Order: sequence, then C-alpha cells, then structure tokens
Amino acid sequence: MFDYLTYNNLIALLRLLADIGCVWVVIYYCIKIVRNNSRTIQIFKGILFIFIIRAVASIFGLKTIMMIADLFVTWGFLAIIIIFQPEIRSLLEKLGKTSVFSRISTLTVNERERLVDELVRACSAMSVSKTGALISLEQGHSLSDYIKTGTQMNSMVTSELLCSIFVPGTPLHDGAVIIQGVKIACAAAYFPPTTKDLPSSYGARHRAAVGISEISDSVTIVVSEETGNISIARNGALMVVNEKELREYLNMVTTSALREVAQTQVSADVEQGTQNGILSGYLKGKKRKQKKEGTRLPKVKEANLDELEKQIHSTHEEETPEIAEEKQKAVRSMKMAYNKSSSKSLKDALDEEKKKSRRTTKSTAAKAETAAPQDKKLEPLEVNYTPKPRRRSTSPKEKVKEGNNG
Ligand SMILES: Nc1ncnc2c1ncn2[C@@H]1O[C@H](COP(=O)(O)OP(=O)(O)OP(=O)(O)O)[C@@H](O)[C@H]1O
Repeated sequence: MFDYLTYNNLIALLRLLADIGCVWVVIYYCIKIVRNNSRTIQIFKGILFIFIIRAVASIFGLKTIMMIADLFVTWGFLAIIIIFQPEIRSLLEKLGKTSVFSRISTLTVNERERLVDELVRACSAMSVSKTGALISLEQGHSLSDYIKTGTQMNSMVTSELLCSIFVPGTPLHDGAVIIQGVKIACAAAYFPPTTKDLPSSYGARHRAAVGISEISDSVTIVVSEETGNISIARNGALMVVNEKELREYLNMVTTSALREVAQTQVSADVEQGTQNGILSGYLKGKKRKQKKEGTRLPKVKEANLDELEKQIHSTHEEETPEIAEEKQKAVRSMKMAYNKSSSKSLKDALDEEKKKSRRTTKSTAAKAETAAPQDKKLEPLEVNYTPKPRRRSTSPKEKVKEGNNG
C-alpha cells in the first residue's frame, strides 16, 4: 500500500486537492453572489430552465428545440459576462483593494475610543437636528478612489467638524465624508449607488451607503435628513440603530479582536430587520447563512470570553490565594453560562454575555474584598456591624409605654 506513497504521487495528490479547493471557492462565491441578489436568482432560474429544456429535447429527439437551446448555451457564456458585469466588477474591485493592514487596525486603544466617541456624538447631534449625513469608515479595502472624487481634508475627526461639514448649504455638505484611521480624509465624496431594490423611503443617500458597502468592507453611517434615523450600512445590508447600538457597533468594528463578532452581528441585526421589511431578499439569505454558521458561535463567544476573563483578572492587583480562587470561580461560572446560551441567537448571547460580565466583575471584586482580611478598608465595616433591630410597634400607646420604661 505504501508503494503508492511516492514523492510524485504526493505532489499529484496535493495538486488535485488544491485544484478542487480553488474550484470549490469559485463555485461558493458564484452561489453567494447569486443568492444575495434577487435579480441574479431570476437569471439563474432562467439558465436552469434552458438546460432542462435542452435535456428534455434530447430525450424526445426534438432537434430544432435542441439546436435553439444549444445556441443559448453557446452564447450564454458571453451573455452571462454582460449580464453579471456589475457583480463581476465589484468582485474584482474587492479583490484588488484588499490590504492586509487596515489603517483602523493600527490605531491605539485611546485613538479608537476617541474616534468612536466623536462619531457617536456627531451622529447623535445630527440625528436630533435632522441633518443629513453620510460617513464612511475605511477598513481593509482602500477607499482612495472615492476620496479622489471629493475634497481632500486630512483633519482629525471631531464631532464639531463633522457636524459643520454637513450643515445644509455649506460647500462640503453634499456627498460623503470618508474617514481613514482617525483622520477625515475627504468630504463631499461620491459613492456608486446600489442597484438593489430598496424600500421607496430610502433615497439617494441610503442608496450610496449600501452601494459603497457592497463594493468594500467599509462601515458607513447614514443620518437621515427626513427622519433623523441613524443607519449603518455594511456588506450590502442596512440597519437602523440607536445611539447606544451605534457606539457598541463601532466599538466592535474598531476593536480588531471583536471584528468577527461585529460581522456576525450584522447577520443577527439584519435578521431582526426582516420583521421591519428592510432588504427582505438579502435578509432571508443572511438568516439561512446564520443558521448554517451556528458552529461559528462558540468561536465568536470565545473571543469575547477571553476579553472578559482578562477584565476579571485585572480587578485586583494584589492577589491573595482567596482572591485568585474567587476570580477562577467567576471565570468558570461565566464560561458555563455562555455554553448554556449557545443555543440562543448571537444577539441574545452577546447581551447576556455583557450583563454577566458586569455582574461577575462586580461580584468578584466584592467577594475578593471580603475575602481579604488584611485589607484595612474593610475593618471599620466589620467592627461597626450591629444586627438589624426588629421592627417595633409604632402605635402611640406603645410609644408612651416605651418612654416610661426608658
Ligand atoms: N451617490 C452619492 N454619493 C454621496 N452622496 C450622495 C450620493 N447620492 C446622494 N448623496 C447625498 O444625499 C443627499 C440626497 O439625499 P436624499 O434626500 O435623496 O436621500 P435619502 O436617502 O432620502 O436621505 P434622507 O433621509 O436624508 O432624505 C444629497 O444631497 C447628497 O448629499
């Protein structure tokens, strides 16, 4: 049997596997493109129909039908390239623009926090004043082509600057702001609008946001001039968020360790949006995908668990054996709780996770403090402790009696 395991055979086997892998990736992405776009689903059905007719005609020997079907199949390849031209273009653009180190991933924790804070403050203010805004955060894919379409700025992101850019009537308010790292790279940029069917309430600004999110991995925030709603566009999906959700989402996106959580959360949030009728075709696909990707949840949760575990371990610097034991207990119970929640939706799991982390961190700190006899701060509490007096009668008669006895 081992005679077959020659060097040449091994190389041939590896080549075969690489070949199969590449074909699998191509087919996977083709199916993904078809599934994510209602227009392509119709075209795909049409192609399938022609193949079925061709097969039926060949079974029954219908030569003319076969000839016509053959013509369709022969020229079909060219037709597919023409019909799918926007999808093919966006795929190639995505491939070409991917860079290994995005500017946002090189920011320090303070810079990220400041960036999120300024963005949230600006969006909330513009939401209240119903000032229309379109802000895109560059991630791995370069947005330099779109920066060229606007007015270049290279200024630090501040909420005041963002708010003043979008004041109606000012020269830069028309178009999009692009943020690279902590800098506003440009204002008044033009984004290619999506060709997707969006609800009629969404106009050009939202179309542009979805458009840029389809051809890049950027995170785009839209503030609606009409409703004051804040939405996030990512991976071709649009979701309405409130101030808190925006902050949480941006925190997740800008923290590289949690980036995967954020991406999966789009699916969870998008799934929620199904009920609101936003991009329903796309959402169905995402929902199915999320079900299939159930196996990814523990990985996502583990990413968060590590963070939370670190938080718990950092609550007390001077660590006695008792404190260490309490911390271990808290981490263990937190992990058990997460494992239990694996059957729930990701959004629920994340919510529960956050609540748990707050509780466990607090209780660890509290328990750790009581478990530390050498901690001088705790002494007065124990000395001054007196049992709670029993509830006394408050009737006037009794009070007089008590007064006489006293
Ligand atoms: N392709 C684009 N790229 C960048 N900005 C755009 C693009 N198209 C429109 N905009 C911006 O959107 C504004 C028009 O928004 P419009 O009212 O049509 O959109 P909307 O989605 O209904 O948003 P709103 O809810 O704020 O009214 C334009 O003045 C311009 O600033």
